[in-house]
Order: sequence, then C-alpha cells, then structure tokens
Amino acid sequence: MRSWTFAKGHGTLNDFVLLVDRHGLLDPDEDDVRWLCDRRAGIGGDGLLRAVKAEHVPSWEGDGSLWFMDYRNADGSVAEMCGNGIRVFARHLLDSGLADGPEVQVATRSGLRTVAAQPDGRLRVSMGPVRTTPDAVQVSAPVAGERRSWPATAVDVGNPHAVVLLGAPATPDVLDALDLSAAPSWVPADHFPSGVNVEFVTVLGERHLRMRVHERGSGETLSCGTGTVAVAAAHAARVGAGSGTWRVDVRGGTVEVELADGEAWMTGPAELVAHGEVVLPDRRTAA
Ligand SMILES: N[C@@H](CCC[C@H](N)C(=O)O)C(=O)O
Repeated sequence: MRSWTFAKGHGTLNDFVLLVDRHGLLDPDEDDVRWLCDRRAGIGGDGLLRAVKAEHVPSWEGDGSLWFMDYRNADGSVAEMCGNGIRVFARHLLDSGLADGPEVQVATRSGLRTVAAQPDGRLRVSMGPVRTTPDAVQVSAPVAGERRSWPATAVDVGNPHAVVLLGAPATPDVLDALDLSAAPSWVPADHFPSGVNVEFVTVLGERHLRMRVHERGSGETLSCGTGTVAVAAAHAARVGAGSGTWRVDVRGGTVEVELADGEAWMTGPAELVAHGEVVLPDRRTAA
C-alpha cells in the first residue's frame, strides 16, 4: 500500500497537491499524478509539486542541498516552471520548518529561483529572464460560437507562452465570451513543438491588465504565475516600456509583476489549505 503525506494549497486559486519527498523515493508516475490531481477520484489540483532534494535530480548541476521543485501538470506531463506553484512550495517549506526564511532558493527545471517572504504575507519570486517574440504565431479560439484568430506574442519564461493582446475591453467583452474549454490552436503548428500556455489579455489601465489562460497540460485555470509574467512582458514589448510594475488580474485574484533589464519578479499570495495522508491506488501492471 502506498500512503503518502500531502499538503494542498493554491496561489490565486491555481491549486496544487504538494508532496515532500526529501530522498526522492516516491517517484509518482503519470497515472499517479493524474489521480492525485483528479477532483473527483483523488485530491484535486491543477498540478503536482514534489519537493525533493536536488542531489536526487540527475539533471540538476547546481547545489545538491537545495530543494528542487518537480512540477507536473494535471495530465501527468512535466513542466519547467510554475510561478504560482513556487510560492505555494516556498510557503510550505517555510511553514513546516523545512527551509529558513525569509528567502528560500529553489531549484527548478528552468534554473535557480529565489522566493522572498514579504512583510504583508505575500511572496516575491525572481522569475529569471523573459524573452518575447511579437507576432510569432496566429492563435485561434471560439468566441460566442464563432472561431476567431489573433496574432500572438511568443514569450519564454522558462516555460512557453503565447499571449494574445486584445486591447481595451470591448462590449460585449471578448475576454469573457471566449470559450477555453478546449485548447486554442496556433499556426504555424510546429512553432511550439512541446505545446504552449495561451493567455488572452485586456488592458484596463497603463500598467493594469486582465487575463484568462488555457494552460498546457491542465486546461483553463483561474491563474498562471508564469502567464502573468508573460502578459506583462508582451504588453511591455507592445508599448515599448522596458521596465516597471504591472498589476495583472486573473480570475482567481491579482499578482504584481516587475520587469527590469529583461528579467522579471512576481509577487502574490500563497495559501495552504489542507494537510493529510493519501492512499494511492495500486499501480497498474502491463498485461
Ligand atoms: N500554473 C503554472 C504553470 C504550470 C505549467 C504550465 N502548465 C506548463 O505546462 O508550462 C504557473 O503558475 O506558472
């Protein structure tokens, strides 16, 4: 019987199951991840965060004593980075005494990140370099029953994003009318060979944006931290603003994104809502 200790948390309602696996012994496979993230059969979440000491991660070449964030999407696929997840991850390490604050260094598949606890309870994350390519693809999705398409900016935040800047809110609002129950498509189709997270954005003020997101591997979620950085960077590129602070509203709340010299920082909340013990179904064996 596999009985694992877990925590459950969210950042602006992007929610995660969290496993602490110091010695790298748990090894959840794709079926395990899908089951843990299943909102009916399992615990439920947009993704899984596994905290493992970096010395047990063969691809990590840095300090092995750091905690490594092994992120998986709800469909079991692996992703390089998760901006909301890393705040929840750091909150758990700090609250449970597994790391000393107020700053925690976290190893990720897209490199080293620093998460700093703020006096107001939020967490500020160094999100690393951000690269934008305006008009890299054409994205399409249904709006009120009709398929529409828009040029999108490709943004690399360690993981891939395609950002559609819709402009000022229209009446009726396209952002609200978008159907994101299925993944938007894009051309050229080979532009994102490993898939992409797609954000749609309206501009509410000079540096105030509202977005919805369809996440690779999870579907529409109520927030995406790397996505908020991607939309701020795409908007900055569009208006020719190299640096500054953007407020980004998502369906699950608000985060703040700072951009300077091609790098980004993101500040937002992280809540832990449950701790428990989960008994996993037996692994299926090949016939
Ligand atoms: N929700 C995350 C991003 C998770 C990974 C993403 N779905 C991908 O496959 O790249 C965030 O808060 O950044």
